[in-house]
Amino acid sequence: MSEPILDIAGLTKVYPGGLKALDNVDLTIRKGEIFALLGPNGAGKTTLIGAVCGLVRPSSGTIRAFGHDMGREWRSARRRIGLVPQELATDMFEPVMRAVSYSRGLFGLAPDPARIEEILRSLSLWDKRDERIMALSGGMKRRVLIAKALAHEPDLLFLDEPTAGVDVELRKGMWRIVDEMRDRGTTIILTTHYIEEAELMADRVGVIAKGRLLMVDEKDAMMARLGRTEAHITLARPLDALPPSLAQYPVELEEGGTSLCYRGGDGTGRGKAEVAEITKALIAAGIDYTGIDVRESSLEEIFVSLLGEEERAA
Ligand SMILES: Nc1ncnc2c1ncn2[C@@H]1O[C@H](COP(=O)(O)OP(=O)(O)OP(=O)(O)O)[C@@H](O)[C@H]1O
Repeated sequence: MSEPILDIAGLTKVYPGGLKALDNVDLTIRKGEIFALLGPNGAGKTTLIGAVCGLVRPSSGTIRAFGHDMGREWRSARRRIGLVPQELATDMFEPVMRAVSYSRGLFGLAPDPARIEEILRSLSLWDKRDERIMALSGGMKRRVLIAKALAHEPDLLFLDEPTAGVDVELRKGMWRIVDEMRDRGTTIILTTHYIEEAELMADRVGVIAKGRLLMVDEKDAMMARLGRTEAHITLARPLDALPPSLAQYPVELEEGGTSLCYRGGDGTGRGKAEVAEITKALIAAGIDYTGIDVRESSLEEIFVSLLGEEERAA
């Protein structure tokens, strides 16, 4: 999992008109990983993908993919990259099989009907192979986009919001497909608004806002570093002050002394263990309680707080 297959350095994109969509982005992607790029609308995710796929010309910086400089040796690297865009742009009148076969041909690969069949079957599109794309449901159209991107057997696959606007069932189906691709060794970079998606699938997560990559980290490390535990212990009788035995914990009395609130931990389970110690200390101090509500913060809360910090710093 350590060999870099994509190396982006100092990547900046200023669109005509002056909008800086990417601001000095450095990012290295390792072989075989699933990398989730999280960011709000307009953060620069699609621009970043476009730059790597040769659709957007960078203003400055370098992109090396599979050891090739994308500025000078674009073609050699591009054939190893697949892109699933957000929208289906063309091919609406084409039957599924022909559109997918054509995508393979675009990259100069010899026809391989058996491989195309395998791809269509894995995406449950085989029965639809002779239907025109326009006649398919939205979710199936999206799967056709994936089939087209897989047709030339890429080693690096970009999924630009693969599950935007699809129902829960299809979203789960998409996650399965991504899992299968991972098992086959495909490196995947996905952009998403669904943080649950990143939490479920990604090995590493990057957070981008206003063209700047704010943070890149292993998902688990990010959650451990920024995650928090929040617990509310409902007391049987209100307290005026905290017992001294709780002074060492990050706790406060709230709601008129009827609720003891703990905010601490580090996303690794330490918070839960401390909450357990606190309940023992309460019992030892003769303080009765009637309920406990413990929650670990999600990647979503971490993401929102990161963006909030960025806003305040701006
Ligand atoms: N061709 C273009 N010309 C000028 N500005 C553009 C162009 N394409 C994108 N932008 C601007 O660049 C910024 C980044 O856009 P981009 O599409 O990369 O964001 P994104 O993170 O993919 O957003 P979303 O989540 O909404 O898809 C936005 O402010 C957008 O308006």
